[in-house]
Amino acid sequence: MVGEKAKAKINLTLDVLYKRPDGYHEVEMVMQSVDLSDHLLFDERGDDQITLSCNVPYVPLDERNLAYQAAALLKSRYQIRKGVHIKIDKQIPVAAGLAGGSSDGAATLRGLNRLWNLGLSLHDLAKLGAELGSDVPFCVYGGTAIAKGRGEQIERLAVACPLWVVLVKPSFSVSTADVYGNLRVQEIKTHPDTKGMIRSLAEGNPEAIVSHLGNVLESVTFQMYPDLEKLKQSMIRFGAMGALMSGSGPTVYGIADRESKAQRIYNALRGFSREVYLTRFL
Ligand SMILES: C[C@](O)(CO)[C@H](O)COP(=O)(O)OP(=O)(O)OC[C@H]1O[C@@H](n2ccc(N)nc2=O)[C@H](O)[C@@H]1O
Ligand SMILES: Nc1ncnc2c1ncn2[C@@H]1O[C@H](COP(=O)(O)OP(=O)(O)OP(=O)(O)O)[C@@H](O)[C@H]1O
Repeated sequence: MVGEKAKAKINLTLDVLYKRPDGYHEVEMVMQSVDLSDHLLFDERGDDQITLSCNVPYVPLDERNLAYQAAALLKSRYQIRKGVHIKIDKQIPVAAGLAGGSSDGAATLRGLNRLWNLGLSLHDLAKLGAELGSDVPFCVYGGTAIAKGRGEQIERLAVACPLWVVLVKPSFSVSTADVYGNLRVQEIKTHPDTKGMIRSLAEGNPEAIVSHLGNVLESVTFQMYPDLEKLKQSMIRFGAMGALMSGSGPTVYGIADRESKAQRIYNALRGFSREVYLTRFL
């Protein structure tokens, strides 16, 4: 039996440069793993089937699940005649903009690489992951990274910033395809300063990091769900140094430079939402 942690991610920046002929959007994003994880266990089976179980009832357990898809991809690409049972202990909120499914897919690539002794590098796994979804390659590595292309081209950043993050996942979910579908690239008013964010992370300067937070999908999702903008404002009112929507939403996060401050924001927001998480940069 092999176990893997699947970490959630937040977008510190998310910029869209243009819409591509293949329908995807060319992006430039700074991604950050946070200390909120699903746990996956991989157990050999007597037959060659892929089976799944999960503690959350509404997560699909068939080929729609990215963990299933990752296992099927490895099996067919490397002609593996073994089966596996994947047990997912889900802690990351679903359809939240935190790459929960993508991270489970990435953890499955890493876990089965070990269980089946495939000898693949993280680079090989990230390349395979790009076939599963735009966020999967980043999730294979984790940490802090710049993502380009449709999100699958990863440049890792060697930075370590001990910032605290309070996440609020509203009770509804958002479809990433709908948000990108409603985006009008020509109408984007301000683009995040990606290079400025990278510089700020390298300097380890919390004020500068917070001043460079930006996500061009915010205005699209905020237009669909106006309460999200109020949620972002309450983060600041309760003491966050800065706040942003992650990915296509609807999760909004606030940043604090000390645990005690993050704890105060967490306590204040728990009155408003059932799903509030106190976490930190990894
Ligand atoms: C919003 C983010 O989470 C930011 O990290 C990602 O860009 C989305 O990553 P993801 O969920 O892995 O996305 P995918 O499963 O590859 O794509 C879902 C849908 O989002 C849209 N999509 C996604 C990525 C991208 N660069 N441009 C797009 O237009 C496409 O309509 C696509 O069909
Ligand atoms: N392992 C998985 N965990 C959760 N959802 C999954 C998984 N595999 C597939 N899904 C499907 O994917 C949909 C999106 O869920 P997910 O949690 O991956 O969204 P997300 O955090 O917004 O992802 P991203 O940030 O990559 O766009 C769910 O509605 C679910 O049906």
